[in-house]
Order: sequence, then structure tokens, then C-alpha cells
Amino acid sequence: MLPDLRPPPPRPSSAPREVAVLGSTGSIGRQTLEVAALFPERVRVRSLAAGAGWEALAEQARRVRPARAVIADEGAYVPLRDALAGTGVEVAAGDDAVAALAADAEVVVAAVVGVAGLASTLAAARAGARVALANKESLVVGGALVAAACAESGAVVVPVDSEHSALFQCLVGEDPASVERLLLTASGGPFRDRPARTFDAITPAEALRHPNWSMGAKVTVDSATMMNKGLEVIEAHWLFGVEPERIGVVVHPQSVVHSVVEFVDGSSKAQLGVPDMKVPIQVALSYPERWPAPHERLDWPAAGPLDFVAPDPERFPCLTLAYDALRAGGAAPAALNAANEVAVARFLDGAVRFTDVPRLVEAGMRAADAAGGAGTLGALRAVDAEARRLAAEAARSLQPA
Ligand SMILES: NC(=O)C1=CN([C@@H]2O[C@H](COP(=O)(O)OP(=O)(O)OC[C@H]3O[C@@H](n4cnc5c(N)ncnc54)[C@H](OP(=O)(O)O)[C@@H]3O)[C@@H](O)[C@H]2O)C=CC1
Ligand SMILES: CC(=O)[C@@H](O)[C@H](O)COP(=O)(O)O
Ligand SMILES: [Mn+2]
Repeated sequence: MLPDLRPPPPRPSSAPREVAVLGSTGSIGRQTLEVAALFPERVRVRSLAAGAGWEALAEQARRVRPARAVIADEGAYVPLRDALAGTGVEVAAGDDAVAALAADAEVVVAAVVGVAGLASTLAAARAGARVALANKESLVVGGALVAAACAESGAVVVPVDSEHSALFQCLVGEDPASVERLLLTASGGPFRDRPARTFDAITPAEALRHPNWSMGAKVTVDSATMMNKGLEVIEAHWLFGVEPERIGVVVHPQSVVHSVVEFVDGSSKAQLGVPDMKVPIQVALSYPERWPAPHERLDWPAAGPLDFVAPDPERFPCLTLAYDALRAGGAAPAALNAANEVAVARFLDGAVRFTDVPRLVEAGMRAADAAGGAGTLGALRAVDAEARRLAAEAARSLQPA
């Protein structure tokens, strides 16, 4: 997907980059608009898309004045259209309309949450756009499809996920053959030091309190179970073409070192900074340029000490499940992801316990055994549906939370 880590030549045009922000009302989407507002000469937000929250989308569209605003939920079309009447913003609805926004954007910021983002990521890759990828689930589920689409169209994925942005920045200019290992840092989440015997009692409110990052609910719960790091291992595999045996994870509670590349000569490179997603978002927009910006700087004397410890597979089995899925290949990561999406939603609803999340994931992963393949979007959707069914069935069979 990133076959050539040599920086591309400077952009021939000085016109602003035309950017589509998919998932614009979420945590990454809102921060993307903040970054874009810093660079009116360099970035033009051409289109915005959200899931169902038409009020937030309408507010953004009135402020940013894109050419188009699209809402995935067709039931929200009329109120969105009415809210934007007279603004000149073209309004559409439906998943296909979201994916179609990729067609005339130079950069597509893929910031939809969950597998719902796969079709639009794939559309961006097929269109040959730069894909500024936050939606890690796209690669977890459809990494092979996205890679093939990029190879065919010449599209390049520039990661937004903080760890992968760090790896990307460390890898640019390096020969892939000189890379020994990728090391993803993990904050360890809110339960890093919590005793295993209390894990059954973890509440959604506790899981939603990430120590270092303010993010959407799904990725925040994933961080608490460390499934986020598992998904990120799979994401790194597809982005950088590195096998699971050469992708490690280390818990680093301060989230200052965003990830590390170890080279064959014993040297390591890391990328550091305060935990602020606006920096990797900006890198994905500006690459290969760097644009001066007022983002918070690291205060070095105050930043230390920096700690690094091995993850605990007993308390965080989701990380192991993700490695298992990556090693199994085929439909396994798609099943893992779908079951995890069900498990997180049920945990947030109070229907299952925190410790049930890996149980539901394991149950859903059985969908991969019966899967008829993972080579098309249709096949992946079938695996996704079956894994959701198995995870939901497992949730029903558990003791009430
Ligand atoms: N937040 C962060 O700091 C980080 C996030 N990421 C990844 O980025 C992605 C987005 O995360 P985050 O911003 O936190 O999530 P949020 O939940 O904050 O936002 C999700 C966005 O996706 C939209 N959306 C949902 N379904 C659809 C759909 N079918 N079509 C179009 N838009 C849709 C939502 O709109 P609506 O509300 O209307 O449904 C919302 O705008 C995730 O994959 C996450 O793992 C990665 C690194 C850091
Ligand atoms: C900001 C970002 O990239 C998140 O994916 C972050 O990594 C979550 O923190 P954890 O390290 O706790 O999963
Ligand atoms: Mn991350």
C-alpha cells in the first residue's frame, strides 16, 4: 500500500487541496476542520459527510460552506436539506452518496467509525485520491481489497492514526528491507493498573475515561480493552507490509512516544509529541510538506520520566485475539472486527460486562471458519453479518450484566 517510501515530488499546483471529510462531525472530523481552518490558502473543504446527526452536519456546512453535505441515513435527508436551504450547499443522502464524495477530492479524510467506513475508504482508494486514513477498521476488514485498489489506481494511504502516522514519519526515506521491527506504543488505557479481580465491575463510564486522549466512544472502549492496539497491529500489517512476528506492542502510559521503528543495524527511530490528533491529521493533509502550525509543543523537562512495560495478556485478551486473527488471515480479521463492534455496543448499553467483550469476540470469530472467502466486499459483508449474529447469540447466553 505504501510500496514507495521515497517522498513524492512537490505538488505541481499551488491551488488549495480539495478535501472530503467523511465522518466530519466526529472527533477526528471536527479536528480536521480545525486544522483546515488554519490553512485557508492550502486546504479547501469540498465536502462533508456524517452518519445520522444532521443537525451537527448542517451547523458545520453553514460554517464551512462546502460544495456538498451528505448524510448516510436517508431518513435525515429532508431535515438536512431544509436546514441548508438557500446556502448553495448541495445535499444528498445514503451510503452510496457518501462513497461518491471520493470521486472529485484530492484528499479523502476517512474518519467514519467502524466497518461502516469500508465502502467509502475503498471508493477513495479506487478513485486514486490520497486517503488520509483514521478509519482503521477499513484496513482490518478489507486490507487486501484496499491494497489492491491502491495498487491499481495509484492511490496512497497516509495514516492519521497516531501510531501509524509516527511509523510513517519514521519510515519515509528508508529502505523497507532495512526495517527489522515495528513497535506500537499503547497507553494501556484507564485500566492499565487495575487488578484483574475487579474487571467484572468496570462500568461504561469508567471505560469512557481515557487517560490521555479525547476520542469517540467506540475507539475509547477499544483502548480500554486494548482491542484498539490489536486493530492497530492489523492496520500496521496492511499499511507497511510487515508480518505479525515483526510487529510488537509496548505499554507507554504517557503517550508521548507515538511509535518506534527498529532497524536491522540496531538503530531505532521514534516520533514524539504531546497527545494531540491535530498533528497527525495535519501531516496526512500536508505530506510531503510540513506547514508551520501553533499546535502545542512538547515541554521536554516536564515530559519525563517516560515508562515502557510489556502488555498483560491475562487482563487484556483482546490484543491476543487480534494477533490470532491476523495470523489466521482470510476472513478472520473481518469476523473479529464485527464481533468487537457488537461487543462494544452491548457493553455501552449495559447488556454485557467488560470481561464479556473478549468472550463475544471469540464467539464471533467462529464466523471465519464457515466463511466463503474474503476477496470481495460482498464476501466480507457476509462474514460481518454472521460474526454479528454469533456475537449477539453469545451475548444472550451470558448472565445479565
Ligand atoms: N478520535 C480519535 O482521536 C481517533 C480515532 N481514530 C479512528 O478514527 C475513526 C473515527 O473515530 P472518532 O472520530 O473517534 O469517531 P466518532 O464516533 O467521534 O465519529 C464518527 C463519525 O462517523 C460518522 N458516521 C458514522 N456512521 C457513518 C456512516 N455510515 N457514513 C458516514 N459517516 C458516518 C459519525 O456521524 P454521526 O454521529 O452522525 O453518526 C461521526 O461523524 C475510528 O475508526 C477511530 O478508530 C483513530 C485514532 C484516533
Ligand atoms: C489517538 C490514537 O491514535 C488512538 O488510537 C490511541 O492510540 C488510543 O490510545 P491507546 O494507546 O490507549 O489505544
Ligand atoms: Mn491509535
